[in-house]
Amino acid sequence: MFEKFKKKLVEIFSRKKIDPDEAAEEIPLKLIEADVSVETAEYLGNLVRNKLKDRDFSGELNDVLYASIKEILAIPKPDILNVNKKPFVIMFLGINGTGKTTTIGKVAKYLKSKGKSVVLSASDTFRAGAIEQLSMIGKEIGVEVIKHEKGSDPSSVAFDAIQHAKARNIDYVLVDTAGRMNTNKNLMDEMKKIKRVSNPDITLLVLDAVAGQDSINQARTFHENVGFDAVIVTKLDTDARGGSILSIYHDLRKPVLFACVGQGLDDIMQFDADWYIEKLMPENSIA
Ligand SMILES: Nc1nc2c(ncn2[C@@H]2O[C@H](COP(=O)(O)OP(=O)(O)OP(=O)(O)O)[C@@H](O)[C@H]2O)c(=O)[nH]1
Repeated sequence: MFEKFKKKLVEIFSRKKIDPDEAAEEIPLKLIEADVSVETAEYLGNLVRNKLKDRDFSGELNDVLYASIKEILAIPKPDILNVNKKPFVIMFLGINGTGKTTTIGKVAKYLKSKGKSVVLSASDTFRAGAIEQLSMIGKEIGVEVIKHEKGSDPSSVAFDAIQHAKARNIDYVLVDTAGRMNTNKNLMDEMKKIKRVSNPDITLLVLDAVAGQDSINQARTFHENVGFDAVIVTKLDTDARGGSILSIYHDLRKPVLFACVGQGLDDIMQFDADWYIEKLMPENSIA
């Protein structure tokens, strides 16, 4: 995982001694090639420089880098399990192909495994295929899917799903939404309307780790137009460089709630900062 990122770090670690100012200059240059944004890479470079210069911090470069990345990842994650509202409504955002529909299935299965009841709202009414895909996932995990016809109002599907959950005392409503392009104004207006009608307790943005810097641009558009609380990063099992996760934390000030590591409905894990940093760092650099 994250081979390219690791390779970049090895290029720095292979040097016997590193001057703090050199590190501050070199680290950003390497990390930008591993999908970290310029802003985040420079910030990280400065954190490393300050720590290396700090007499009280007696670590090696790898300890300093570990601690600096950990500092960036220190934003608390929302807890979606211990909630005191019923139904708890989760709205999912993301452009086509990021893995949004599959991710909803994974989250639904995860919640079910914790003893929670779930209903899915097929509010991507733009594509008939999306309604079908969600219905198949619902069937596979034994969760009901509320759906209308293709082309119908996505907000009214969400409204019906919430009414359904209220009537049956269901714990969670997971609202799928359309993707298309994040630059599409109609899409953003549609998302705003679904948000207004369903009044979600939390809104999660699904980002594909392979998209790298582009995923940060997508996130900015969703942030400015619709707003979201946390991110789910998908496809970390592929050859994604992984650096965009740092930019999500630093540039957007949003936490990553889950990491998805495969196409199966069980391939989801709670995002853990230490797991991520250990995967990023070259093997022989971790004590
Ligand atoms: N390797 C890998 N593939 C994933 C992951 N998550 C989703 N996928 C795949 O990505 C593709 C797109 O996933 P969908 O769930 O259809 O994506 P979507 O964002 O809902 O896209 P639309 O249905 O086109 O709106 C599918 O082939 C999924 O199996 C993941 O974590 N790892």
